[in-house]
Formats: sequence, structure tokens, C-alpha cells
Amino acid sequence: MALAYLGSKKADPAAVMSSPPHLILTQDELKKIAAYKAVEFVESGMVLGLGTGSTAKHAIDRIGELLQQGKLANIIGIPTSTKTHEQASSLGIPLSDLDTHPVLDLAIDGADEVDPDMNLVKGRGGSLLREKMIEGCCKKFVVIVDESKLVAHVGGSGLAMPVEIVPFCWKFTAQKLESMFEEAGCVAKLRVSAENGEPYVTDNGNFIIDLYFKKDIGDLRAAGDAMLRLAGVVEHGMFIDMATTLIVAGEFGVTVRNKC
Ligand SMILES: O=C(CO)[C@H](O)[C@H](O)COP(=O)(O)O
Repeated sequence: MALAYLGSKKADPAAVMSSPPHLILTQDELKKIAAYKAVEFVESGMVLGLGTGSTAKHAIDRIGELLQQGKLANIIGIPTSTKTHEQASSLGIPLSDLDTHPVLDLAIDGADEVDPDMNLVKGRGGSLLREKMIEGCCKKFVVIVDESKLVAHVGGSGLAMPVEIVPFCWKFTAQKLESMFEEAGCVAKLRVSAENGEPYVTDNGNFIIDLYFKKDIGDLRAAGDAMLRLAGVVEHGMFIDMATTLIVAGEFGVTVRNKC
């Protein structure tokens, strides 16, 4: 069936979710629909991991809205970046950290890629380390994406797989990473800021090397472990076996999948 883009920036996610699948929406509207669906899992009194990125932003806005309406209460948010910290505090969401709240009920975050086993690539927004620390402590980790994020295998989008590294001798580390994945046709690039061309610096004062693969890297755990054994690497952007629920919004509606 040919589909017509309505493209309204004001589409109401609640209405769209219950509509027949005849609307084509913008990518941002799909992100918002997935985010609103995820917030249905939030209950009063929960300690919540708050993700980073344009999809997670919609979820945080919605949580703020429900708090203001009195439909949620006693939420504590643990932000995964300074940007999310700023957004959540501007919405009046009470915030804490892992030192005080080492166990979280639920985290909601976007992803750059999701493979068929719900393994993720994250960190194109630069927050992979805090995201992995926080989302690794959650009883439930809900990943929200539009369908463009679904890939056949990790790295399959042809876009970046981020690795956070220390700035010291970053060229050396980038070269080591590239050699490590030579068989997969890996190219390693230092991420630079679009504003000034200087190296992009994470919230933790580190750099990011973006890895681009021409082929499937195969065993993800082996690849991840190899990267972490390299002194200079702080963390990689593969989130293996961490997501417990996946919400995908696409032109034919929203799907919710739980990890078995
Ligand atoms: O990992 C992330 C940030 O570090 C984001 O979740 C990821 O980049 C997805 O972003 P967006 O929702 O803007 O597409």
C-alpha cells in the first residue's frame, strides 16, 4: 500500500499509537511514539535511568509532564549525561547518582543500532560510558528506537561504532583498534566537534574513536573483550545482552519485544 507522509510536528503519540497504520510519520515522530510507549512502564516511586539522545529526550519530557500532572510521583532519575541532567532538572525531575542509588528499577534509552538478538550499538551521542554504567544496574532496560535502527548485525548500518578512549596518545590507540579489526575492514576515525574541528571530548574528559566496519565482526563478546584489554580504551559502544525490552516504532505501528 502506498503510504502518505503527514509529517505533522504536532502529531499526538497517544493518538497515533491507536490509529490504523495508514500514516507515515517523520523519524522524530516515530522516536516520540516509541518513547511514550516506554514511559507506560514507569511507575511512581521508581529509580529511573534517564538516557541520552533525541529519542530518550522525548521520554524524559513525557516523564516530566506526567510528574507535573500528578500522574507520577516520587520518581528519582539517574541521568546518563550532563545534557540529560540539564534537561531533567529543568523539568523538575529529582535526580541522584549511582553512588546513592546503585540499583535502578528501570532505564529508558535510545540506540544507534539494534541487532536481531537485541544487542546494541550506542554512543553516537557520546555518552556510552555513563549509559553503560547506569543501564548495567537496571532491573529492566527498555530500548526505544524507530525502525531505521534495526540492523542484521552489529556494525551493519555502516555507521560508527564508538569507542571511548583516553586522550593520551590517541593515534596509537586508534591504530591498534583498526589493526584489531583488520579482517572486518575496519577504519578508525577520531571524532571531532562539528563546531570547531577540535577532538570531541566526552563528559568524562575522554576522546571517542569511531570504528567503521566493511564486514561483520563476528563474535561480539570476543571483540568487546579484546578492545577492553587494550590499555587506553575506556569502554566500547556495544551493549551486549543488556536490553530487556525493545520498543520499535515504524510505519506499521509499535512493537514491544521482551528478551526471553
Ligand atoms: O547512545 C546514545 C548516546 O550516547 C543514543 O542513545 C544514541 O546515539 C541514539 O540517539 P538518538 O535517539 O538521537 O537517535
